[in-house]
Amino acid sequence: MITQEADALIIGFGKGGKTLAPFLAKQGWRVIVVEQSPAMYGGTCINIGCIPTKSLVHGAEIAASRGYVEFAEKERAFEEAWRTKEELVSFLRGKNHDNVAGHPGIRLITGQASFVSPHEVIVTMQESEAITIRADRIFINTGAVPAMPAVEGDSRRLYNSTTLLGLNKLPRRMAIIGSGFIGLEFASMYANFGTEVTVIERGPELLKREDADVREAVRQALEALGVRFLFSSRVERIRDDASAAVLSIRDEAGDSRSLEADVVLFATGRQPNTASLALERAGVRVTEKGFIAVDDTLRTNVPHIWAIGDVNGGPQFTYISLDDYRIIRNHLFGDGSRSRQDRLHVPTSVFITPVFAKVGMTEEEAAKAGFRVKVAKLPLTASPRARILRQTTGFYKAVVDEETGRILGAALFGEEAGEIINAIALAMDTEQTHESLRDRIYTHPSMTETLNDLFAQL
Ligand SMILES: Cc1cc2nc3c(=O)[nH]c(=O)nc-3n(C[C@H](O)[C@H](O)[C@H](O)COP(=O)(O)OP(=O)(O)OC[C@H]3O[C@@H](n4cnc5c(N)ncnc54)[C@H](O)[C@@H]3O)c2cc1C
Ligand SMILES: NC(=O)c1ccc[n+]([C@@H]2O[C@H](COP(=O)([O-])OP(=O)(O)OC[C@H]3O[C@@H](n4cnc5c(N)ncnc54)[C@H](O)[C@@H]3O)[C@@H](O)[C@H]2O)c1
Repeated sequence: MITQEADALIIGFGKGGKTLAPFLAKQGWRVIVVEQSPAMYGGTCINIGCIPTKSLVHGAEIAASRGYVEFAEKERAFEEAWRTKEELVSFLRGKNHDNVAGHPGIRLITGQASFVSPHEVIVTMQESEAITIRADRIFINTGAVPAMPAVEGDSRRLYNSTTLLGLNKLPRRMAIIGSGFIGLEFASMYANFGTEVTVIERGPELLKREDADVREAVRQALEALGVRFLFSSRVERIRDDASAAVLSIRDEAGDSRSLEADVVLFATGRQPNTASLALERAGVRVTEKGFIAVDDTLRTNVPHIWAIGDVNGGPQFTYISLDDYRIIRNHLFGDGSRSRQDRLHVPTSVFITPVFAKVGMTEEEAAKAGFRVKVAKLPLTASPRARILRQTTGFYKAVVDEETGRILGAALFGEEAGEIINAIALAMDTEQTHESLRDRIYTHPSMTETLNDLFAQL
């Protein structure tokens, strides 16, 4: 068997790993990256995550704006958006491949890696003999995969986010199990394309960590798109009849109902992708939920092995995997000061129509934490930019500490929320007061200038 030697082995072509590889190569290290599938060069985000979904979300908003009536027209619009998504993904996958494979200091190997010992990994490949890699340092960046709860029955209409992205026909009826990030984004997107969407959530409401006014506004906006929600409900059985999947659903009160769908999407969370790694042969410990256990500098219990991205328990976002890279870089070549604990205010965005983005504490959380809270909330009907764009649904809301004037959190629901939230997170990280955002000069007409009026309310 062939044996390769490396200073650094990166298992998985994820965001953190693909950024770490050229950095280490530039330091003169011999770097090997192993990716199990040629369809995954660039990792989840590029191929089956952020990029294809947001491309379709955009395509769906264009389709909705055209006001199609006939289902055949909606189907054509979906197929056009689907092709555009495929082209974008294939372009980015190629670019990602070339950035790594074309780098003189990196060797990209396509095959599945499993540990043989703490310093050794075997890579099995489809068309050639397996190889062994011996590496001084190993970085595990294998991501996460959809978690599918066991549901009784047998249906050929079950999908997860990955398999659904491969379906190029618009379903008339879709059932989505789970109302987290993936459930809500797919619900909004397919409703915009013209699919009848029903979301079944075991919890009593969506976005359960948000304030009641925020939850209510998001639910209402999605319902206005045509999404139906069944909360406190569980799918007990799914079977196929001649033309549809039939879901048997039971709610908390014990009432049952049945629902027909052409497609059933499981959006019930993602679990660590470690099944093929044989971690026990390297002595790497995992948490109760199966994520690779790391300290705040992302080192596992085996000192020369690190874990980056979703596989270390997250949070599961591309920008967190990228920040994991920064922490590792800082410990290998910097002053060793970085840690997961120093991430101050991490913003998130759910790409529904319109976008919901948040950072920091909710009003309720801030009050519970003992702050004297002031709340600013501005409907987007007050924004000239939103009026120009004819996108006045939603509001910007911010929670401020009365004593210091510092911003404790924000929930932005509406046009450009996913952009403006980054400005608020920056203001929070740099400990600016709400007055400083209120009195800043912003371009006009822009959504950012909404912050002048939002904070003027206080
Ligand atoms: C539908 C969807 C939409 C999303 N949208 C967003 C979004 O809008 N914004 C956002 O920030 N995040 C989003 N996410 C989350 C984001 O995609 C992930 O957090 C991020 O991609 C995780 O990257 P990673 O670095 O952990 O590794 P990944 O990108 O998951 O890469 C892991 C790689 O390892 C490979 N691999 C696994 N096991 C082995 C092995 N044994 N040997 C070799 N290779 C292996 C896999 O094939 C894969 O390519 C979304 C996720 C999904 C599923
Ligand atoms: N825009 C973004 O940044 C973005 C987009 C998509 C995904 N992601 C990342 O991917 C992760 C995974 O997304 P996700 O939506 O799969 O997970 P999630 O954890 O966000 O949501 C899962 C939802 O499914 C519900 N659920 C679980 N089991 C159920 C069952 N049996 N019946 C009914 N409901 C059930 C849960 O109560 C929860 O509401 C996210 O947490 C996020 O980190 C991010």
